[in-house]
Amino acid sequence: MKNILVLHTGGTIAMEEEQGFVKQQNDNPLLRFKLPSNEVHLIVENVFHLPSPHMTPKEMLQLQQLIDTRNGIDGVVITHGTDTLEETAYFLDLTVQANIPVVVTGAMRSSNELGSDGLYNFLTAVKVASSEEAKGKGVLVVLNDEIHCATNVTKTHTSNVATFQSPQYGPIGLVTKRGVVFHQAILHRDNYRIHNITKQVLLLKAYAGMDSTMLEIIEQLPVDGLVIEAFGQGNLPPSTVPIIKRLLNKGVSIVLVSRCFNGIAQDVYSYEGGGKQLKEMGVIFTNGLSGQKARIKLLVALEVAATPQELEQMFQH
Ligand SMILES: NC(=O)C[C@H](N)C(=O)O
Repeated sequence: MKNILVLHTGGTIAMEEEQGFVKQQNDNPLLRFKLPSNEVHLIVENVFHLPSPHMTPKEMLQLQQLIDTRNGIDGVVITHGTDTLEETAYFLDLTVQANIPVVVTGAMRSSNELGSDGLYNFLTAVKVASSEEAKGKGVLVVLNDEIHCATNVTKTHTSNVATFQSPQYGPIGLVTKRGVVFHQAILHRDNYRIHNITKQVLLLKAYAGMDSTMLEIIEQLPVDGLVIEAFGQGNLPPSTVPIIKRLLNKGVSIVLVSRCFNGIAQDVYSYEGGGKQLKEMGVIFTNGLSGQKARIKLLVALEVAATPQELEQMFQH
């Protein structure tokens, strides 16, 4: 029999609708749920009772520590609000050391709504967490019968139950009536041992006509790292360049991703604010991560990297 640790953290999966509004409940409906089969033993803990916009890296670290200090478990299921689910999943993917399946799930419809997806998603998440094939694939996100890897998955729709997608690669597996099927290998995973989160990392998105206002404000703050979602292949407006230079000189680590969710950011353009200039100044280019995930990685990387070169290396795959 498999022992699956279930960590409930809150979110719509643990909420109810009342008079057109979705609200928190005192008792999580999933706590009353009994598995249809006795091949799996659930060890259930109500860790938090948070809507996921209230989730912070502090709670994410607490989840990592709960998983890594627990003995005798074969897999983990985390129930979570969907708004920031991808950030928690990616944080755990980067930091959990235990070599067991860790699956994050949630719901788009609350527990008393018609077509509620919570119980179903929970059940499929348990199936994946207890499957042998899920081992060694890092943290997985399971909703709507699809299995996604934490690095690529993102919430793409505000309310549709098929909201979780991996725009660059698609799902890596499916849950069917016959079982759990993986059809794609995981290409690469980063994993780091951390004990704390102590750094301040901000996220800024580029827009047409962006001037230096936001960067000037950031310059006044105690900031260790900044992720910028830049244009296209990795370009910014010229007005941002002098302050980016100053921030880099002050020792702020700046990571650039593209605000396009497909393709590669690189030093192609040589005009003022173009990728060539930014890269030469010391901005770290990275690929395959959204702004919010690059921010999670920079938070973790700043705890681990001993030198700026090491930090840059950590973003090179
Ligand atoms: N579907 C959901 O879970 C959304 C909710 N606002 C949350 O993230 O907690």
